[in-house]
Amino acid sequence: MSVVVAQDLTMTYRVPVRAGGLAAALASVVRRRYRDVHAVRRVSFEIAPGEVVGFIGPNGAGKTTTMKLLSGLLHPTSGRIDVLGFTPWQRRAPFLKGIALIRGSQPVGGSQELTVLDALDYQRLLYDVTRGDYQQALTELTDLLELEPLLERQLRALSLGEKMRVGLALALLYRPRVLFLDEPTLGLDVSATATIRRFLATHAEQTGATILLTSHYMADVQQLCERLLLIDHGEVQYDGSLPELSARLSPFKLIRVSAPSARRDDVEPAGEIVQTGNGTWVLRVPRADVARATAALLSTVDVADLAVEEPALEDVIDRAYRDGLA
Ligand SMILES: Nc1ncnc2c1ncn2[C@@H]1O[C@H](COP(=O)(O)OP(=O)(O)OP(=O)(O)O)[C@@H](O)[C@H]1O
Repeated sequence: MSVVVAQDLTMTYRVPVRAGGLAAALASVVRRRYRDVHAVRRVSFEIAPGEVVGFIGPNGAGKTTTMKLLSGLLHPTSGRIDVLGFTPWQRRAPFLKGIALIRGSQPVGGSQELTVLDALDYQRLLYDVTRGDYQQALTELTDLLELEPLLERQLRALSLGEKMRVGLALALLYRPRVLFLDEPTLGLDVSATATIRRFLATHAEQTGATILLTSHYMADVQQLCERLLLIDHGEVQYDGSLPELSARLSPFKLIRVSAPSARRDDVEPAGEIVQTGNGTWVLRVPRADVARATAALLSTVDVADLAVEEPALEDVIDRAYRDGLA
């Protein structure tokens, strides 16, 4: 039984077209012209309870639009959506209590004059959380998100990383079962990013929440998601695991060999040298050839260490965005 179902989901925005210049501006007042932007086209997928799915694609691919459709902020042009048994755009109370949309670009909405504690208390009232559940959730979230020093501070005075932590606490206070996370690490420094990733991994594991996550940082996806949905030009291009995508897009693996006494001529026959220095060599080898190349290296050079690696995910995804998956 899936908790999220999108079937032939389509969203077309109608945008006014205006030519430059005063005459054209005046003419457009009398006779408006429009054009269609096909943001999402016949997108279909299902997500099972407890799955953590990475939703990736280049700028303008349709990720945010899909997230807004799934969380009921937009009404689709056509197609069917079912989240926790509800039709999102109807925005029924039990649906709203079952999901959260968290956007890295806008982690905390509402009045920025409130203190963090006041905002959390206000959220308790909005979502009708009992005092007992509130106290328990607050204690857990304060601990996991290190909120203690922030509780008495005003929202407007928080840094971006602090806002994201508070945004997560506000969203999770009512314990939604489905999370739509749109760029949760956007603009954060290395340590804030690591905190958010750690928190999300722990949260998913402890609560079994279902998560759909967009990010332009492949490390987010790599560390958190077992399954990837790749969307481009509004259409799903790939739905599957990361290693499968890697294998499909990159027919090579990398062999990293540490052999301080070896010379270039000893190593070169095993594969194409793509990096060298400090007695370490990185060779690019066709996948089917890895066993042969490894055996050849071990028999011909004095190997101190050897590792077979997948190519960097960033490179694989960049290729998928540029050249497609055909
Ligand atoms: N309110 C809107 N009105 C008109 N067109 C829109 C609107 N919102 C998005 N679009 C267009 O729809 C397409 C998909 O945009 P969307 O924001 O869903 O992409 P995205 O994958 O989230 O991109 P990014 O990674 O840059 O955030 C783009 O061409 C965008 O310009």
